Amino acid sequence: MLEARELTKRYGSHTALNKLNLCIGAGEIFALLGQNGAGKTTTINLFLGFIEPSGGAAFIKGISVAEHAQEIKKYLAYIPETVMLYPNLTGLENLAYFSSLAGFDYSAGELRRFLSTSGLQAQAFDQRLGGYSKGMRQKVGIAIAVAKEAKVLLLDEPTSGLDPKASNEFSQIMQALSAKGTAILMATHDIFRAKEVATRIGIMKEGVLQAVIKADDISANELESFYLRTV
Ligand SMILES: Nc1ncnc2c1ncn2[C@@H]1O[C@H](COP(=O)(O)OP(=O)(O)OP(=O)(O)O)[C@@H](O)[C@H]1O
Repeated sequence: MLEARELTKRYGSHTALNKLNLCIGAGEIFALLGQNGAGKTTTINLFLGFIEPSGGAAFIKGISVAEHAQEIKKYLAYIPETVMLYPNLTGLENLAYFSSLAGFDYSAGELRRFLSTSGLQAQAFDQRLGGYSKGMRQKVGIAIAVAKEAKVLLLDEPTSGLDPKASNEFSQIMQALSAKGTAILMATHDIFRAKEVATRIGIMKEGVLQAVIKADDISANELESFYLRTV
């Protein structure tokens, strides 16, 4: 579903991402760990087509991101660390607007269902997004991804700043999406959450993917020790 082949990004003489080879299949949740500046956001931005590769290529469903930037958009949803959207519109209105931009025409009942399956409390649906917490805004972002029927979900530091309950709800929602076949790539510093939610975990250092581990093969403590030895 998501594939990087020798994917490279250089800024001048600095190599932010060096020959990344990676495949993430339908229903997989891949968590990318690494210290600040390791190349995680660069990887996500290359899959999104926000930046051009200096070498190699990124593919979504076998389609080159660099060559077909417009076409791949219909398969993708991106949830940044802080979901911004329109603060003066309600959660429901934001969802209605962004799903209509993506070409979907849902009834109010369908839109409400997307918000509730994304974990947003019903009383918040008609409140302005400007008053939402970070976790609530993220849920609207997830609802938009679901409404768009995104096959691929890219998330940058999705649990940073979330309280433990919101973070736990986030894990459950990701697992429900993966069970429906969504391919998920998330960049995170949250080792515990990565172990809990991901099927595979990659550790990146100085632009190089150093190791890929199956989450079932390792405990959270072992993952933390391995991470600290690797970075
Ligand atoms: N536009 C840019 N111009 C120059 N260098 C850049 C640019 N964007 C990123 N870099 C560099 O590329 C490297 C990788 O950055 P990246 O943002 O991918 O790291 P990261 O793993 O996401 O870090 P963090 O955990 O802090 O978000 C860093 O050394 C960064 O300084």
